[in-house]
Amino acid sequence: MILLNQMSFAYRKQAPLFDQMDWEVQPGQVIGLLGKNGAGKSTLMGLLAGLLKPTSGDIQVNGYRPFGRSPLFLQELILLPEENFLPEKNTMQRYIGSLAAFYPRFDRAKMNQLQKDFDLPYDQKLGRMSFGQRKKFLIAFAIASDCKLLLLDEPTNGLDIPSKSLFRKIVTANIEDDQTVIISTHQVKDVENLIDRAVIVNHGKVIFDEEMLSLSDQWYFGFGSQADEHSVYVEKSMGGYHYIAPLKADQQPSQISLEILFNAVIINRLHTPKPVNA
Ligand SMILES: Nc1ncnc2c1ncn2[C@@H]1O[C@H](COP(=O)(O)OP(=O)(O)OP(=O)(O)O)[C@@H](O)[C@H]1O
Repeated sequence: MILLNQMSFAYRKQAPLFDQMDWEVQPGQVIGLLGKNGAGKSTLMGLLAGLLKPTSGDIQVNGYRPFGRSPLFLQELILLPEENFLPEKNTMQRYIGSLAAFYPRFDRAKMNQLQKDFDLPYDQKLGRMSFGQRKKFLIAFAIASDCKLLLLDEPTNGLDIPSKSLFRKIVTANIEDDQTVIISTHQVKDVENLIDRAVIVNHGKVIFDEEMLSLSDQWYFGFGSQADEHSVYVEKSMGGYHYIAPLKADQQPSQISLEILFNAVIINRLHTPKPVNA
């Protein structure tokens, strides 16, 4: 479980990036963490991983204060950073051999299978692999670690089209009820059918936090030559209008467009039922 209580954070000599932020995450969810460039998504991941220390307030992850960097905390957490800096001379198997020991639940059979699924060779020097291949290797490693918290920063960046859809299938198939996955991304289409919950951060706060099921029970995401007259948000696009309107009693729930949702939230047209930090 993740608990942020009035958490503030500022980089040295800079204005606060997070300002008294409250947030709670129960285990068992795949969360899409969205926000504009510079909103603080990677910083939040750094705070959750204990790489950064809150300026004030509190963070607890699975009962630990991340910045304490307790070994018991670290063995249940894996962070896949946006840029991967890997030991170029190591082979994949040597990398696995040296790091898997840190993760008590690491599943080598699963790792082998995921390498096959991702079309990666069994062994190769990391320095001879492409950016996308290294990313797939690290995603496979993160999943095989079986950690309670997986922090994936832009995981689909650099993945080819088949690998993106494989990524969705692999996450869905391998995540258990005691695990939490937080995916920070701008590639919203890549996670639309994967996440259970959409969280949007802006100006140091969580401005939107809603489960996808609850969203599709409340709102209809439509596209047509005309927007619904009750729309709360309308966006002109090629050939028509994207809109968000209250779901009518006789309507089937629609597919949620995270891009339209994000645009609506950022200009303050859509809120969580109980606005967080309001
Ligand atoms: N090490 C650092 N020192 C000082 N400022 C930093 C540092 N890292 C990030 N920042 C600043 O903090 C803010 C948030 O950065 P962060 O990388 O967390 O945003 P982000 O939401 O992940 O952005 P993006 O979507 O562009 O990846 C930015 O204004 C950035 O310039």
